[in-house]
Amino acid sequence: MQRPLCKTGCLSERYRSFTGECNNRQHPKWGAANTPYSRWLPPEYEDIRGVPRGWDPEHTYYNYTLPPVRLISQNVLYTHNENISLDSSLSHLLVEWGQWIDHDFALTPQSPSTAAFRTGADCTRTCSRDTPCFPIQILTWEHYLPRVLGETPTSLLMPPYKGYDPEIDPSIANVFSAAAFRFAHVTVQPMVARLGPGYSLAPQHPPLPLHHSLFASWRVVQEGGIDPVLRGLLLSPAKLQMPGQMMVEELTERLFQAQGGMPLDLGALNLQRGRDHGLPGYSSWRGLCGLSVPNTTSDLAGILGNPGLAEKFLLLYGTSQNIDVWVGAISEPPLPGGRVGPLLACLLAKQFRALRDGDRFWWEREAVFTSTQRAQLHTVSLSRIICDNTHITRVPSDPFSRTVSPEDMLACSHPLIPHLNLSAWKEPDTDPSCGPIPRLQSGFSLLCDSVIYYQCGPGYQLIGPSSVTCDPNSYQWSPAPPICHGREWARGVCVCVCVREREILIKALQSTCMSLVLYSD
Ligand code: HEM
Repeated sequence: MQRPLCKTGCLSERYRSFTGECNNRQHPKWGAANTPYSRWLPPEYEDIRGVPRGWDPEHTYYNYTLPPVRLISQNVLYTHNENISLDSSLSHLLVEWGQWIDHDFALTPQSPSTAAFRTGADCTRTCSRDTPCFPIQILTWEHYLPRVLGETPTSLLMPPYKGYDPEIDPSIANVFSAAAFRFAHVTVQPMVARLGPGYSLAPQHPPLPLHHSLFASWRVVQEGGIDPVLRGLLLSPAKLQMPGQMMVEELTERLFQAQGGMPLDLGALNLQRGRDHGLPGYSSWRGLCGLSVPNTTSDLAGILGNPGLAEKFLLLYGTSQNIDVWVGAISEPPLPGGRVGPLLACLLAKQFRALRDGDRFWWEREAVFTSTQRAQLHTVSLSRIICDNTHITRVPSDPFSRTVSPEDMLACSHPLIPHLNLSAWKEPDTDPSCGPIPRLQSGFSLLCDSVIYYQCGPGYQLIGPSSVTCDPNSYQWSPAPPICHGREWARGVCVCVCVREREILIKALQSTCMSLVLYSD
């Protein structure tokens, strides 16, 4: 794999790259997109070419053959849609938050397109100056994880931040994406609640069976926008993972059924995906985490707190060594205050800690934000983000906690839903030596050390240098700052708009305009 050349200078110290490359300067590919998953244990395949375990139904492991994944799903996971218990303290928004961040971490993009979704800008050139995704980091590490792992395990497994450690590889591990972070599949509700203003049931968009919602983004467009779905997530509880109530039949029997073709089984897919990735069995992962390794049925029954389930596993697999890690891990009873057992807590915390400590742009790192900025960032809440980006006017003070009644929602103007005060990010208007900072109309400028960087808005072209520096001898910005100019098309005629009027440039624009007129014909 080619080693990328990492830029130096102020911008590369301040902003992460679009691909994640060069986050770690010594290992520029660590944690970058389109790189292989890391392994915390050596892979176990059926042969040296990487055939998945269980491919040959006669092949034995520890003297037992592996059961077909669908059989495990039917025997261990299957849960009637109606036979579910509701989480008394967590909302379904927490579940969806997990899926959303997962697809940021694990869904390695394969698209050949490098165009930005909204602006169509070429991201290999322009999107690289992305600010660190600080609200996502805070919401995930401070609001989401303690609820999943439990407060005490979080403080033990994820001690307070000590600073960036360039020796830590933040790459996503196979076991995280192919097993551990899929834990929440067993907390997904079978119905998608959609609620109208006031959190009331809206007859025009009733609750949907989950399989009718998948790949049905047309419903968002034609059935009331995203607000009814968000209200549903805010007011619905998560499904509780209980013995005998694992994965709802919407996911094991009807996944993607509405798209035509054969319905899929998400439980079976998860199990098979683990085998595809050569993940060793349940016991090996317990060993990695320093947890007891079950040798007998009663050991396993003790760990799972469920003799019936332990017996079922041993009937299927013969030995706990062979239990596929995903199904073994989700079967452990949750730690106090959390929603996952000891093995998942270990694996999830190991990954999230690496993502935090191995990130040069982690929001708490001294060089990334000022203390005033960090204090402001701490006020960010998902409720505020929902208020600012939807037409929803009442939200819970804590959107990951279960809200029982719409009366418990607060108005978006409530002081408990504070606004993010961006004044802490305001750049100075003047430079001590060169005076006022020259700004762009229809464009952006950014001051980094003593250099101003310029970029034009979509549809505008930069005329002049892309950066200027304060010359310490002449006390002038050097070279002369640029301008942005845009073109508008009207009735087949090109009209050039000069944003800052400078004669020479207007002439230059006029000549560009002539060629554009010809082009339009
Ligand atoms: C509506 C609910 C959900 C559906 C329908 C769904 C469906 C799926 C499907 C079809 C896959 C690919 C399976 C495969 O072929 O291996 C997948 C992967 C995955 N899911 Fe879910 N999921 C849901 C919710 C969640 C949640 C709540 C989480 C976590 C909190 C999650 C975490 C993951 C992860 C980590 C992967 C692996 C992604 C990758 O490696 O690229 N999912 N999910």
